[in-house]
Amino acid sequence: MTRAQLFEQIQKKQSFLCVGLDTDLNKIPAHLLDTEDPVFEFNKQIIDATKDLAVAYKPNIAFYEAMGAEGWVSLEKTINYIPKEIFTIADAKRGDIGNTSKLYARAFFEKMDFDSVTVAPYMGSDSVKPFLDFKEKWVILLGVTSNEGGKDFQFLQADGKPLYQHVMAKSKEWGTADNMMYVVGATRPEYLSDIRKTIPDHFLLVPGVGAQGGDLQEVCKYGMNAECGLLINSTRGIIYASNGEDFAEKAREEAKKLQGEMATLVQSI
Ligand SMILES: O=c1ccn([C@@H]2O[C@H](COP(=O)(O)O)[C@@H](O)[C@H]2O)c(=O)[nH]1
Repeated sequence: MTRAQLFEQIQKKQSFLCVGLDTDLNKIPAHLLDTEDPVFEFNKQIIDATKDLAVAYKPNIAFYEAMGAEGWVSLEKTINYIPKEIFTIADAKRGDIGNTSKLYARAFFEKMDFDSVTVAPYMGSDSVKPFLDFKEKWVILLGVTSNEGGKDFQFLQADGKPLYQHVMAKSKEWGTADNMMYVVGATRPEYLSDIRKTIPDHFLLVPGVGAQGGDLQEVCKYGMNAECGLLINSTRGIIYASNGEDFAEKAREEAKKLQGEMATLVQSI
């Protein structure tokens, strides 16, 4: 998917919501456990209930890998079920020496037709570039993460700048704002002004709204750009809003609340 197509979806749906699909057999409603593929059945109903409100879906690959071969089947069915105009993110946090990264990229971009994959920047340019060789596919590089431990390394000062700034300034040379995005946690909105000085045009994938307590308005105040520039993710706050038979309906209600706030923000661009 191109950046123009993504922005078109944002304008059409008045939304920059990314729904996380971290589907856990221990958390999904009991009545689904008797179905042939409970994970896919859950995802299918969540997608049906939110696809007019979301511009992106983000399965976290850990939840599928942990189930072994069965999990990969559920993931593949899920990715094939998501309407093609909706941006898809394999939240896999991959990256390795070049020839290995190339195979990670093939797994997510060719075997499964994801639009993007999250990549850890720690191994540097040759670990990231193989993902950038795929046309109309995206790398989403970890920038400032939402977790507490993110500060162990990401804010260490070197040459008068925090490490995450070095990562962004250097890595943006490897691709363009048409094939790279960055993860910036909603729990750290205070860094967004500085981040926008380094990467004014790139889209940011922002997890941490909802269960982690991040604030949508704060993120948008400092993080939006002329093409919106944000994909705001909420996972548990939406998909586990209820674990009863009404789970899809409740998920829709939560997604609708966020989309309603986003509509006002999109109109202000
Ligand atoms: O910095 C990061 C990077 C990735 N994540 C992932 O996003 C979702 C957040 O889920 P919630 O339930 O909305 O908290 C999850 O898959 C994380 O692994 C992140 O939270 N922070």
